Amino acid sequence: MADSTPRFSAQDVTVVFFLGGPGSGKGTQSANLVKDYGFVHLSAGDLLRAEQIREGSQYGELIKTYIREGKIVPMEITVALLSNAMADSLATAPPPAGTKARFLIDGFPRKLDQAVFFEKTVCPSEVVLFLDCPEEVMETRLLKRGETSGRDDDNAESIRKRFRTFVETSMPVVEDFEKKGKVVSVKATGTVDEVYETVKTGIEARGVHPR
Ligand SMILES: Nc1ncnc2c1ncn2[C@@H]1O[C@H](COP(=O)(O)OP(=O)(O)O)[C@@H](O)[C@H]1O
Ligand SMILES: O=c1ccn([C@@H]2O[C@H](COP(=O)(O)OP(=O)(O)O)[C@@H](O)[C@H]2O)c(=O)[nH]1
Repeated sequence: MADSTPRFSAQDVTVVFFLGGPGSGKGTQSANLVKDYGFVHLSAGDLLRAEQIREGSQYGELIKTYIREGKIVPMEITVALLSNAMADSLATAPPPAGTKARFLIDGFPRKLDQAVFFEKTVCPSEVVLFLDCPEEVMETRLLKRGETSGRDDDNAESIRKRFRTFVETSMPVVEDFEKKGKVVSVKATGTVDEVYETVKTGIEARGVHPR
């Protein structure tokens, strides 16, 4: 199985998890956060899609099937991809002297065991940003995105399965972090700019300021 042992110290990084249903706007808002707050954006889904098509990957077929079915890929694979991407970023683009690298981990953790495993073996999260969005809105956005995204899972059937996984498996992660007082919850139905204003207010209240 993939090796997820980190090649860096948890002391050198700040991790913000970015959660929300499929199509809630995580990728869109991440671009803003990178620009203003100096985050390195790591999308678990993007890393899995890149691994799926990487020549020589032993996980290509497995990842393809899991993503199309809206299921959660076994966590060892995803955590190894994230941990390696963090180490690569620290090696190639270290943060300014005297500051910690900031990682915005988008679309992860989606299952309780992933959250526990990542926080134990890689690094605890500082804040959990959650985009709260009704299914009807997410569905409309995803079907529109599907016209151009080329993604295997932006079709009505996969979307239905992803919603189910989100409600049954991923919402319990958000609820668990909520009990720990870590969640900044943002209503995601406004315009991109309106949502971003609320995101900024929320994370700045948790001590994350522009960089
Ligand atoms: N606030 C918004 N209002 C309208 N459309 C949005 C908004 N935020 C994102 N979108 C669009 O909805 C789709 C899904 O957004 P995306 O950021 O890819 O979501 P996620 O990363 O959570 O799956 C994209 O096509 C994006 O352009
Ligand atoms: O930690 C993760 C993140 C994503 N995925 C898979 O990747 C898909 C797409 O996730 P992504 O975050 O790219 O898109 P979203 O569903 O949020 O639009 C999910 O449905 C899962 O099948 C996964 O297995 N583990």
